Amino acid sequence: MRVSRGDLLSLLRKATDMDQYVDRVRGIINDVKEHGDEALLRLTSELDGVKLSSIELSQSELRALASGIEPRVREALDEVMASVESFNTGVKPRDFEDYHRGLRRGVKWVPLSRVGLYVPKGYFSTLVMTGVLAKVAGVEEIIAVTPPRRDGLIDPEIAYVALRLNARVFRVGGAQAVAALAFGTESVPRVDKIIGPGNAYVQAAKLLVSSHVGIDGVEGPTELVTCADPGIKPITVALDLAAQLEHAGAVGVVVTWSEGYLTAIEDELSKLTNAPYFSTLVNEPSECVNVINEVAPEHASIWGVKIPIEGIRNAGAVSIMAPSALVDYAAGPSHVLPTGGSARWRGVLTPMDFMKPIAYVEPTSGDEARRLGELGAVLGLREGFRRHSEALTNWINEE
Ligand SMILES: NC(=O)c1ccc[n+]([C@@H]2O[C@H](COP(=O)([O-])OP(=O)(O)OC[C@H]3O[C@@H](n4cnc5c(N)ncnc54)[C@H](O)[C@@H]3O)[C@@H](O)[C@H]2O)c1
Ligand SMILES: N[C@H](CO)Cc1c[nH]c[nH+]1
Ligand SMILES: [Zn+2]
Repeated sequence: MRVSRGDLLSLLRKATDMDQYVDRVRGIINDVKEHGDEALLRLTSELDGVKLSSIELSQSELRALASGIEPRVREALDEVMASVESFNTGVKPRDFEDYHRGLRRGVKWVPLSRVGLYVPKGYFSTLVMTGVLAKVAGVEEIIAVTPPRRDGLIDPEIAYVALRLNARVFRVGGAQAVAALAFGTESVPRVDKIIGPGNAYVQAAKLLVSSHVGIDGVEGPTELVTCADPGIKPITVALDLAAQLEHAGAVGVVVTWSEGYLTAIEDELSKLTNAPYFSTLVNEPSECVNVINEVAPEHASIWGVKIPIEGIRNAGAVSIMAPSALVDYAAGPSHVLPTGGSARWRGVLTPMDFMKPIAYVEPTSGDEARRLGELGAVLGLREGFRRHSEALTNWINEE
């Protein structure tokens, strides 16, 4: 749909609003909290049409499933896992320590103990884009949840990647899986943090349980804003957008500054997809960056050299002269990316999401450190915390 730049944002925010799912999801969460595995099995039957006798897949079941993976897919997964691992090892946060006025002080990055990974139905690549980061971070226990297929099983690729990551796999999805990870059931262990993309039910559930368990952020239905210079073949841009429009509930925007060129891209898109998307005209290349920063999309792709990409501040991942599908599968950065405008305050998933910084301080030179104690005592008194002040004053005066 051709829209003005002014109408674009309000139309997009309506498309990604999760409020309509909250009541339904709250009911599911309470059901799982109260009935545990029985609720998981009943909801999986109702919502996924699958009657399961058990929720967790054993190691031997995973090995049997993984044996069905196509060799060329296995080889592709091995290479992609190496690409994702090497990139995220570089991105992993480093400990910090310095000495300041008689104090040794630092931050130590500690991996979380047990993390729950939500792998959307049919997205085995998401287990790579979350599980490899958990491994890089040093997470001790990786728990993966994913909706079962109609036959009650899971894709061999999920089993293969899970075995490589030493992850446990539970055949449950949706808000019920999130509730199980947040509160634990007879089968599903409670985790410290839930990480992973999924549909609006999954993301609404993460938000609703986020006072009981850590969550990464909101990574809901896919979004792409693609900006193109009329010098790029229309089919190239159209395929980039059509790819992301394959995702359930995806939001797509194509932006350029030439009417004829935009029409040519729209013509190509009409042959590739029936999915709705927005197209909008700007006056000149730098305005493309303004549209991206206003929309704050999950994915942004830039086709051409006239668009000043250094100005992009709000986007999960930016693909430059490459389709956004390259990030989805193989480039190295995780494809778990912020949606619903949350790219204004959050970015691509990294090993930092699987770790936490613990600060520490230790006096090394009493005289110098005592001066910092004096400063604290003054401020504590002024703030009305007399014992804070006394604790510091006492420490200063100790021999
Ligand atoms: N932002 C990102 O980083 C990212 C990455 C990968 C995928 N995604 C998105 O993840 C989404 C995957 O969605 P999906 O639906 O295919 O799989 P999903 O696994 O997220 O959700 C499927 C589950 O939703 C539950 N469900 C379905 N209908 C329901 C209803 N009416 N009431 C309650 N629960 C219901 C079912 O339990 C089902 O198992 C896509 O929109 C895709 O774009 C986003
Ligand atoms: N584009 C999706 C993120 O929104 C990731 C993905 C997985 N498989 C294919 N694409
Ligand atoms: Zn994709």
